[in-house]
Amino acid sequence: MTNTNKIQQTLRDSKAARWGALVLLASAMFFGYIFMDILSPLQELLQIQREWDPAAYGRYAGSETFLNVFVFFLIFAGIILDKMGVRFTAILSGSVMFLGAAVNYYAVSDAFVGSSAETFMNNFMNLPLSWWNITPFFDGMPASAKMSAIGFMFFGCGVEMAGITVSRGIVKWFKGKEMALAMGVEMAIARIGVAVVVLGSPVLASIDPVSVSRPVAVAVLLLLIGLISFICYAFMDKKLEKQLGENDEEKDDPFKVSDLGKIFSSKVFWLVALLCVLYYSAIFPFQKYAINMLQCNLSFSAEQAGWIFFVFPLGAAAITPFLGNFLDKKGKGATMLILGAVLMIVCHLSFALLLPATQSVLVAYLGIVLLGISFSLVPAALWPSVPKLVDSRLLGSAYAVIFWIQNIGLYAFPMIIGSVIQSSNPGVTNPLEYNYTVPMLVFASLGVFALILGFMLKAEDKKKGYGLELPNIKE
Ligand SMILES: C[C@H](N)C(=O)N[C@@H](CCCCN)C(=O)O
Repeated sequence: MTNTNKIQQTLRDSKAARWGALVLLASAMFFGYIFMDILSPLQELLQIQREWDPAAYGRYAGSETFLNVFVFFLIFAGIILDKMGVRFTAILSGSVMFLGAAVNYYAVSDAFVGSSAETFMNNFMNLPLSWWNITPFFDGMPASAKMSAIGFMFFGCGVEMAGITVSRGIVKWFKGKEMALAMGVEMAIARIGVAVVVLGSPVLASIDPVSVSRPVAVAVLLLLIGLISFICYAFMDKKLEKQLGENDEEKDDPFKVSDLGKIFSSKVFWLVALLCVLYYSAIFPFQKYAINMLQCNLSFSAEQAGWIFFVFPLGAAAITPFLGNFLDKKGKGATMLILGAVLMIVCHLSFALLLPATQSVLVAYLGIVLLGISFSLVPAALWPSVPKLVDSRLLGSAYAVIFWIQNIGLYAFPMIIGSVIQSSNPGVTNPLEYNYTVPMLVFASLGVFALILGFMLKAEDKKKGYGLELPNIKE
């Protein structure tokens, strides 16, 4: 057998094997996305059963990115990924997700009420809410919210580490094949997780006796299944690596921490990272305010507004794999990023100016549909483009640095938008009477900056020939 034949006959050349690997990786991510939002629809119940006021809930939700952003955990995660490989990091991230989630469950369970842990947490980190406002704990925060925040912080490290590991794993199995399609399918499955949890979590909680901890318990069990999926993946990964053997270029030139300088000094890398933070800061933080924004403009109940918003993750889930497939076969990655930014600007401008003027449900649906298409175009093009820009030895770290920069935006923008809502609505105390024009213009302006970066990226690609506009699969 020639050397070339030997390379061709690895596990990744079997369609069933590589898609099997994807199912294992995507399942773990799916369960991670479910846990991420498991308490989002239960804020009222948390207030009734566990005395979490909106400030306590806000601190809990913000704790997810805390260690990643302020303790640079994501940067370490990238180094671990590049040094130790996909299977080690997958199992590590699955375990961290599971353990963090288990702590979170304990904190909201009945077992925590009256326990010595509750007494301890009551006296733990009673910090004043200082102006720089980054502390996940504050004086007077319920003990269960503090303990949940600790669990959620670790879960946040695990889920973001899993995110970069899964992307790295997909590149390992699909490079030169249906890579963008595989990433699109993985993200579509994750979006379905978000849709499932919005509807499923309140249903599980409302089974008699009503319990806020029941959905969390189910989500923790699902994370255990996710960890098992990662362990099964590790066996496949080990077999693939054995087959790749001495043909693996990365073995001859292993990752060194000093190589990180190559990432930080690359102009094209910064264009992608900044585009990512600007774009995602106008998506995930918008999600947190979208229901209230629709309620204020349409005088709808939260349920009615929720049904309009529901189209967004489901629409994105339906379209992303097709766009991934398009990218694999036809290319046009940079153009897709530009188009995605344009659609986002149109959507946010229509929510800023047209929706308050018309109060039309049709305008709301059209805006959400445009945003769903945008949220398919940009992720479908962005993540599969990174391997074209960065040396494969540094890919884990490159994804990690992009996630880290993105996490700074995801941490800051919910707070920035909260302040903008307050300052642009002086004297308004009823949360159903806010005018969202200025906050939506802020989101639209993020889209404008993302668009400028998209053009710069396309120009840089044309100049340096990174191949962003070329297909992934060579005929
Ligand atoms: C929030 C997270 N850091 C993120 O960026 N998620 C992306 C998917 C990244 C690819 C994961 N394998 C998203 O669009 O949800």
